Amino acid sequence: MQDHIEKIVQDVYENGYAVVENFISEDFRKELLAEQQDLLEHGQFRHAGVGKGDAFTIRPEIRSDKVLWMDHLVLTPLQNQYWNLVEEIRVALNQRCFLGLRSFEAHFAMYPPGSFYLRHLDQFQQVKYRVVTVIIYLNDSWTEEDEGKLRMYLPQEDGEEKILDIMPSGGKLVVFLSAEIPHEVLPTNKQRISITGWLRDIEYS
Ligand SMILES: O=C(O)CCC(=O)C(=O)O
Ligand SMILES: [Fe+2]
Repeated sequence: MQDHIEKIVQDVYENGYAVVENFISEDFRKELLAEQQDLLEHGQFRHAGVGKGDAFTIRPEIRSDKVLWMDHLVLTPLQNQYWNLVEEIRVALNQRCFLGLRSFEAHFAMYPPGSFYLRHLDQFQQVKYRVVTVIIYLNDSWTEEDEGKLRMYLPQEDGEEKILDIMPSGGKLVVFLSAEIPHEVLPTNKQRISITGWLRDIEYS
């Protein structure tokens, strides 16, 4: 794990993002997936929206995933185990990159077949406190035909953008600067499952 954390902070420091295959063990991934599927079957998921507070709206033309927010005060043992891993990333990023990260928020996400999330930034007017995006994919298997890639638009020094497409393969962790890397979820052909979270520069309220 220490090697993974070291690579993440190094890559975020140098490039603004990091991708780590097999960040979690297969056993742990399967347990997290089973827990999420159980919550899904019990109708706990809601259509995701855009905007915060009064500006919150459900906009299926922009994003069509379903989400279930986790409550940091009542995490299940498995969720807690994942948060502890993210805590290691938070501490290391603060030491190395001085990002002043103070808390974490996260939701399970499920993209049904045909769903997507158009290009956006995770930090915007209402959520300036989101500094680093942390995503873990929980899918059992993923192939090119399943589509549903995460497309990142990496800003280049010459003002151009470089496109980087990432398959949401199970166990893979993606970390990036929320205010700097526009990204989208391309339409998926298969149910696509993940935990998406944000390290924030505010305390829990
Ligand atoms: O699941 C992904 O690959 C990205 C999700 C995303 O961009 C978001 O929830 O803000
Ligand atoms: Fe996003």
